[in-house]
Amino acid sequence: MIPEICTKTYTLNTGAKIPAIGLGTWKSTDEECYNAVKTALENGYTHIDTARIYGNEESVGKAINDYLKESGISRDKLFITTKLWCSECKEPEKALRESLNRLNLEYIDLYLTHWPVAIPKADVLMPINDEGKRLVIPYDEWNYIDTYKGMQKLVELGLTKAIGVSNYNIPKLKKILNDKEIKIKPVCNQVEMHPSLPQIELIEFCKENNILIQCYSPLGSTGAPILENEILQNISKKNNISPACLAISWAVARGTVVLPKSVSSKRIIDNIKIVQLDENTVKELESIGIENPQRVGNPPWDVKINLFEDSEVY
Ligand SMILES: NC(=O)C1=CN([C@@H]2O[C@H](COP(=O)(O)OP(=O)(O)OC[C@H]3O[C@@H](n4cnc5c(N)ncnc54)[C@H](OP(=O)(O)O)[C@@H]3O)[C@@H](O)[C@H]2O)C=CC1
Ligand SMILES: O=C1Nc2ccccc2C1=O
Repeated sequence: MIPEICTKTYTLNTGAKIPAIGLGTWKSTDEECYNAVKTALENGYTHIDTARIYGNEESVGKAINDYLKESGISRDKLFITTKLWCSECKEPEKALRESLNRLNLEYIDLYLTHWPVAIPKADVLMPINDEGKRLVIPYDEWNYIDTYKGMQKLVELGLTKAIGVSNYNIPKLKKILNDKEIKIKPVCNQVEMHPSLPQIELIEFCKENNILIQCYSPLGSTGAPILENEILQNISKKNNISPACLAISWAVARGTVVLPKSVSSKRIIDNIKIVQLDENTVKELESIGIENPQRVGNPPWDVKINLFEDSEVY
């Protein structure tokens, strides 16, 4: 199989198009991030994923603006996402205006609420108490539903084209979808997803409700541990493609957006090239996580992302 540059897009429930592959930017230094975003845009990517908490919005924005200037391409050809951090949950407009300032952009295409967790505002983004425990705002005082409600006006203000959620399970999505005060449905749910965490029920639920899934940590996050999996390695050898190409192609074959992160030019260029997988291969890779689901992300709170329950404890 010969991998080719992926030009696939999906249509969001707003009618806007989103490219199937986006560059992830978590855990890259300013310089790495600038070079990664610039390389990506020069090599076929039109979709970049960042977040307030990554601390790199300025370098992401500089790379985007330099690229737009040098290429003559117009802003509307790119799809840019950033995320509302949990300690800014009560003032999303201020938070987004600050993100736009750092990005040096007039609008973004997608603003996500990063985690279904509310954190008190403090001089740091992740405040802890004297015993070292992360602080959260009690559920009854403020929760993810209040946060999402507040984000709706950002679309009306033209600061973002769309809003969505991240790290939501089915019960949390149901609460958002059933709330009478919520008029703007999330366009997507960005969650950890890879062959070791295929999240089949969540995919089904989101499909039924026209919410697009975006896969984060598609290679298993730092060090790409998913690529060591024996089944994945065997299938990639059989098809003469790299394990990373297989994992990324798998995500696209399942109808999800995928956000591989890399700061290596060669990998960035490789990661946007995919192959078409048949249904059997998709299922064979799903079997890895059906038998032994593994969550690789290590959030500083207990996220029951794939359980059929809502909970005041995250
Ligand atoms: N909404 C949320 O809560 C979250 C969102 N995200 C988003 O998703 C993105 C991707 O997830 P992330 O956790 O960063 O991890 P990924 O699964 O994308 O893996 C990144 C790791 O894989 C390596 N890698 C990249 N390409 C290849 C390749 N072709 N072959 C071998 N190794 C490779 C990278 O190294 P190198 O850079 O050296 O190439 C890095 O160590 C994030 O960057 C972020 O944008 C991530 C986590 C949570
Ligand atoms: O984007 C993120 N990557 C993470 C990895 C571990 C814990 C939290 C996060 C993020 O919010």
